[in-house]
Amino acid sequence: MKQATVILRNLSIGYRSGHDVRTVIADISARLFAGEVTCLLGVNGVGKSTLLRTLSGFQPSIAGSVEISGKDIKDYGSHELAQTIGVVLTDKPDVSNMTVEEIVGMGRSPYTGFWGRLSDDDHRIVDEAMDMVGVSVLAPRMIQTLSDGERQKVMIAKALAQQTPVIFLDEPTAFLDFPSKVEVMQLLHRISREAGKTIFLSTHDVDLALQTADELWLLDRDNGLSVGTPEDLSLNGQMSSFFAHKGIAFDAENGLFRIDNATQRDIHMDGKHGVSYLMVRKALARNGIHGSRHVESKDSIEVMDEGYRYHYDGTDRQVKTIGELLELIEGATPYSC
Ligand SMILES: Nc1ncnc2c1ncn2[C@@H]1O[C@H](COP(=O)(O)OP(=O)(O)OP(=O)(O)O)[C@@H](O)[C@H]1O
Repeated sequence: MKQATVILRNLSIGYRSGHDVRTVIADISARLFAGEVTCLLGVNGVGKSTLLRTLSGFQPSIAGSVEISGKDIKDYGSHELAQTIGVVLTDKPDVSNMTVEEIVGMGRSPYTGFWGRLSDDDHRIVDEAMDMVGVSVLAPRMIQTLSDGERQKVMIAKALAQQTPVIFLDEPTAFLDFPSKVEVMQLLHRISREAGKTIFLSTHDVDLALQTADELWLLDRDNGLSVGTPEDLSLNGQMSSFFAHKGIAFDAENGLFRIDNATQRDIHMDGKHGVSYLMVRKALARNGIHGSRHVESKDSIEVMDEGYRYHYDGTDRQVKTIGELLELIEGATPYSC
């Protein structure tokens, strides 16, 4: 049975300035679960950071309630909240001249006394956190000398050292190269499973979220919040309508997005089924051509065991690569169908 650790009830979030209230998102209800990674998706400015800040207790809600580990967030003292929620922000930490080990050690501050002196136990927890994230070798380095990816991992280690049941992260994969994005997402997934933590993060890396998240929260100005597994949201069409945008198509079959180039003409294809056939179709689509077994055209492509045959104007030309095939097609005058 899944255990809900964070519960939003009719929550409205936004900003107050004097008597003015600017509601960013109104009346959302949802839950986050222990041992799961939930990804928050939405366009720029929809309110992802505002939601994360509200759930972290950094800013008050406009209406409704947030319950964390069975208690309303308003009833937490700052110390107790720091022992319950770890927050990882994208901004560079405004500290320098501190070593990685010292930064991760700051994660222990909700537990240390006034002087913040770490006990042997605290040091062990810091070492374990660095080890889990794979940054132990960076321990003596100064924080300002790290790359973006290294620093991001260190901030995750700090949140782990904080030993909270809940971790919120605002765009943890921003500014990272693709392998580092994958590494960070896999790391968060592993931590959620191994340590039973509730992990909630905002991201613009949709494909990664689709492949890693246990649940997605799709935040939309018009329709509010939609929640579900990536697969359920794909099947019920919410994913497609959420990302409905000219030039982007959501392929429910493989659960991935593709760029939907408008096609100017058709080419009939036949021959072998399989990866080569699909790759030819993909290359044609990139060039504005719709290739299919189900269309009629005066020129045609046959996918063979080795290579491709292009039939055009009564002649057959055989080539080995898709690049050569595209050159042949480009050299031929396109027929109107
Ligand atoms: N301090 C503030 N006072 C008033 N409005 C704010 C404040 N901070 C943000 N906003 C507004 O609230 C809305 C939501 O902003 P938020 O930063 O939460 O969006 P986001 O989904 O995180 O965007 P992005 O993907 O660009 O990071 C935006 O219209 C923004 O201009």
